[in-house]
This record gives sequence, C-alpha cells and structure tokens, in this order.
Amino acid sequence: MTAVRVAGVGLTHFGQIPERTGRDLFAEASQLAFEDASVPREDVAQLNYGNFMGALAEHQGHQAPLMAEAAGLDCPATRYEEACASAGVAVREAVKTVRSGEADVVAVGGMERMTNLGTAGATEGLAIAADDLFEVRAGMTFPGAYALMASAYFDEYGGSREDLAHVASKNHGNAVENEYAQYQRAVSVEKAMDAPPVAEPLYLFDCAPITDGAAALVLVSDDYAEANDLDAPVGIVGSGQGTDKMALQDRDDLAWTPATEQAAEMAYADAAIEADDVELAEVHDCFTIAEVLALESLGLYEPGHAIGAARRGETAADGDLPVNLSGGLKAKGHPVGATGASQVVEMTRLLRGDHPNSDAVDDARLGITHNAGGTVASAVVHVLEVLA
Ligand SMILES: CC(=O)SCCNC(=O)CCNC(=O)[C@H](O)C(C)(C)COP(=O)(O)OP(=O)(O)OC[C@H]1O[C@@H](n2cnc3c(N)ncnc32)[C@H](O)[C@@H]1OP(=O)(O)O
Repeated sequence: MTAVRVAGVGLTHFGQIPERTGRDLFAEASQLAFEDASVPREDVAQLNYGNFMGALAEHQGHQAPLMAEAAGLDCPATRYEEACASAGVAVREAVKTVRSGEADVVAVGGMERMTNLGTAGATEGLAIAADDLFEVRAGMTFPGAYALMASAYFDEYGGSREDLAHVASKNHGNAVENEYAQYQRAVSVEKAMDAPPVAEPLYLFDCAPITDGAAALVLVSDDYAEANDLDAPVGIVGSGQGTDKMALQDRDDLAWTPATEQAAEMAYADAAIEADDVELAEVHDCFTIAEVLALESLGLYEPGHAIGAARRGETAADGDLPVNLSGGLKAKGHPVGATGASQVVEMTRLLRGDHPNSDAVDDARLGITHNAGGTVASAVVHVLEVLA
C-alpha cells in the first residue's frame, strides 16, 4: 500500500467575514494549497469537499461542482456531509483513494459560512446534527448537549469549571501567534471564570465560536512525490473512523465517547503505533469539556485524568503532550465543514516546522488529529508523521 503525503496546505483567515461567499473562501484556501504543493491542477483526479450547512447559509446545498470550479479544477467533485466531521471524512476518503492506487493526486478541503446566519440562526442550523425527533424538538442545542456531557463527567470523576477555564486559557494562548485564528487574544483563567454563562456549567470561553472559513490540502502518493521531486515531508500514515448512537439519551455513559475510541483504535492500528507514541494532538474542542473527553477516549489519558491536564500544564505548548497548539476550535475558530481539514493543515505546518508554534515541538515526528461530528456521534482520527 502506498504512503500518502501532504504536498500542500492552505487556509483562509477564520472569523466573522459574512461578506465573503463560500466559493470565494474555498478559492483562496485552494490557491494557497496549490502554491504550497507545486502540483499542477491538471494532475488532480478528484476533489473531496466537506460542508455541513451550505443549504441553509448559502441556499446552496449542491456545492461540490461550484467548489471545483472555484479551485480551478476540472475533475470529479463530491461533497461529504458528516456534521462537524464533514472535512475529516473527506480527508479520510481521499487517503483511501490515494492508498488504493486509484489516484495519485487528490484535492481535499472544506468550507463553512455561519456568521451571516447570526448566533440564533447558526444555533438552529447546528442543531441539524442532533437527533431531531428526540432532542432538537425538545429544545436541545449544542451548548446544551455538551453541558449535559460536562455535568455527567463532573458527577462521575469530579472536576470543576475552573479546570475547564484552564483549557480555554491554554487554547486562547496558543492562538495568539496564529495569523489564521479568529481570536488572537489571550484569555486568563480569571477572565474565563468571569464570563457570561451559556449552558451551565459552560460559559462564553468554554465554547468554540461561530466562524466563516475554508481549508484545503493537496494529497499525493509517495510515488508521485518522488517522481516529481516534491518537498512533502509529512505523511498521513493512519486513519480511523467511529460512530455512536445519535441521541444522548440512548448512551450508557455521557463521560465517554466510543466513536472517538473506535476511530483512535483503528487509526493507531493502521499506523502501527500506540497511544504512547503520540507527541502532539489537535483535538475537537468544540467546547472545553470536549477536549477532556477526547484526550481520554483517544487513550492519551486514563478516564477521569484529563480534566486536570491543562491546569497541570501537561497539554500546554511546553508540556509533555501539547494539545491544540493551533488554538483549537476554541480560539482558532470552528467553521464546521472546514474544521477537520484545517486540523490536518495545522498539524502538517506544526510538523514541517513552518507554524508559528512549531518551535514548541521542534523534535516532534508524530501527531494526531481528531475531528468529531454532532455530540461525537461520528469521529475521525488521522495519524501524521514526518517521513524520511
Ligand atoms: C461537534 C461540534 O463541533 S458542536 C459545536 C458547534 N458549534 C457551536 O455550538 C457554537 C457555540 N458557540 C456559540 O453558540 C456562540 O459563540 C456563543 C453562544 C458562545 C456566543 O455567542 P454570542 O452571545 O452571540 O456572542 P457575540 O457574537 O454577541 O459576541 C460577544 C463577544 O464575545 C466574543 N465571543 C463570541 N463567542 C465567543 C467564543 N465562543 N469564544 C470567545 N469569544 C467569543 C465576541 O467576539 C464578542 O466580543 P467583543 O464584544 O469583544 O467583540
């Protein structure tokens, strides 16, 4: 099976930019990815594109052909929709296509416009990712759902709002130097504690924001990289996906995310690594509690132990296991259909050494990305490694 290399990456600035159309955003991210890759567009065999709520935010559900056009591509194009894991799945399917030998070059990415809907409209749109019959009609929102998960975790293992404030403060600190981040501002633990409540026990700085943005990557086979003398040191060496029951009421334990566990087991086995080999991680911190749940279900911490990781400094930039050096969804922003691809972009830059936070991990060779959909009803994990 051929290895897959990341030849090029591109991101738009993430933030509140409602005046820009989706095709404009995706065109910019793609242009940057192709410039970075030095790969001619004619060599691209297909475009895998992630998007969640284009039908609502842009009145344009059938977006893939438009995005191929925006990216200057003349090839088959398919949209992947898996809620907030849409682009993670698009990357996973692109990896499979290259590995199978079906194509040497695949373009992959995602885009989401959200801020033109306003917070209330985006909240309503996001709710499509929960169980409509048993959750949304009863009033469930995503901050509400993750608040239930946080309360369940506190009941089972202990922990406090202050522990979560340390996660928020860490991730906001990591985003300060990231030019693509929505919030390049530090947030102290005290400021996070003083913030207005959103859904008890989650407060303003426990939540990822509403964001517009796009991400793109050019993935190539090892053979293509070698034949074309590409400078593409980072490979995607493992991929996994998991699924869980959709409605929270149908789950046995809200403090555990089996979809993440399945995805991690599959990805680690695929890459022939153990959780202990992971040197840094970009995880799906749509809410601060989600980072804690992810670290445990990924096998990076024992159950009940990740809640204090940020407070102890273990997941900080200078800690043993830096987590969300990009700023995470929390501070970098969360344009949902682009997020999974943007995590792979950020991890690639971190491992290549051209991210503003690369200095914190200059010896690192292996990192993972974790992208979740809904209340982690879906999860995708990728293992990235610096190859010879
Ligand atoms: C699997 C999944 O991924 S599910 C996750 C899906 N995503 C979500 O559910 C999004 C959750 N976030 C939200 O709904 C919103 O960001 C909220 C409710 C937390 C805040 O929205 P609002 O109350 O409308 O905030 P508003 O836009 O008025 O901003 C108020 C201030 O807080 C800031 N702000 C808003 N949201 C955030 C945030 N999440 N983090 C940090 N700062 C924020 C704004 O920049 C603004 O600051 P300023 O006054 O200095 O300009």
